[in-house]
Amino acid sequence: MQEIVTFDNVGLRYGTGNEVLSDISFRLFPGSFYFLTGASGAGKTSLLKLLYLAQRPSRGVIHMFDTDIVTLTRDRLPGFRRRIGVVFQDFRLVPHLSAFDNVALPLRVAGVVEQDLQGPVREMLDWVGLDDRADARPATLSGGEQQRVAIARAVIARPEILVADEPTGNVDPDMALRLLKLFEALNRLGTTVVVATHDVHLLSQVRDAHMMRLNRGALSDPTGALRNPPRPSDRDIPAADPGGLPEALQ
Ligand SMILES: Nc1ncnc2c1ncn2[C@@H]1O[C@H](COP(=O)(O)OP(=O)(O)OP(=O)(O)O)[C@@H](O)[C@H]1O
Repeated sequence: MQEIVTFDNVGLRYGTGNEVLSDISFRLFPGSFYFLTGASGAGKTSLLKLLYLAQRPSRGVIHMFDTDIVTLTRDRLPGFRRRIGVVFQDFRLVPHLSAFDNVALPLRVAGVVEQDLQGPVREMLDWVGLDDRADARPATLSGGEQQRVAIARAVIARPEILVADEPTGNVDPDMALRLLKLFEALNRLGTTVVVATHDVHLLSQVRDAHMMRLNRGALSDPTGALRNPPRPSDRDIPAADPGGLPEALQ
């Protein structure tokens, strides 16, 4: 199976500080689901930043979509970023746009015409329990509501890679499971999903998810999935009942 992301001996330091990530090597395979765990300060957000191309490594080689990311010219970055959905730890919603318009953003960027995006956006907002908050600006939403808008925005255009940083940190356990279902639905459609989380309960909820663990900037691979890529048959999960999922993810 051809990997979608490859890290070889990657290191990251901020400015002139010590390396916060050292000798990071792994492969991510299309359509696989990864959890990234580790103590606070271990480097999870930093690793995700490399994955969603917000940081360049200080050393090492990163390939993504068959391209050497380290030498990618700036003008090609936006095109690559559009293929990656991101749920930021601090949400990063566009403050002057409504919840509806934040969720619609990736579809508009992809050129979907207005009449075609109304239905999917409404349905996605409904699914994350925000149908009655579609017109609200982010500043008037709670932390958990903003997080749900951020997740709806990240998944709606079916990115090739989804990167989510503590995506259930602000919601109750029932909503966390519901949001995880969105990630699984997207994953079943072929998206490679990487979720950083402290929530040990979540880890047991996704069958065939692989663990990446960071300890003070070094990566370990408790399930062995990074060394021994999952075979296609490992992903031979009976299709979950798509009923109830937003149509954009069926
Ligand atoms: N912009 C920055 N400049 C300098 N140091 C940074 C920067 N961002 C993170 N660090 C440092 O890098 C290390 C890893 O931080 P990172 O945010 O990646 O950890 P984390 O595992 O995501 O933590 P948490 O679970 O608390 O979010 C920490 O020591 C942190 O202080």
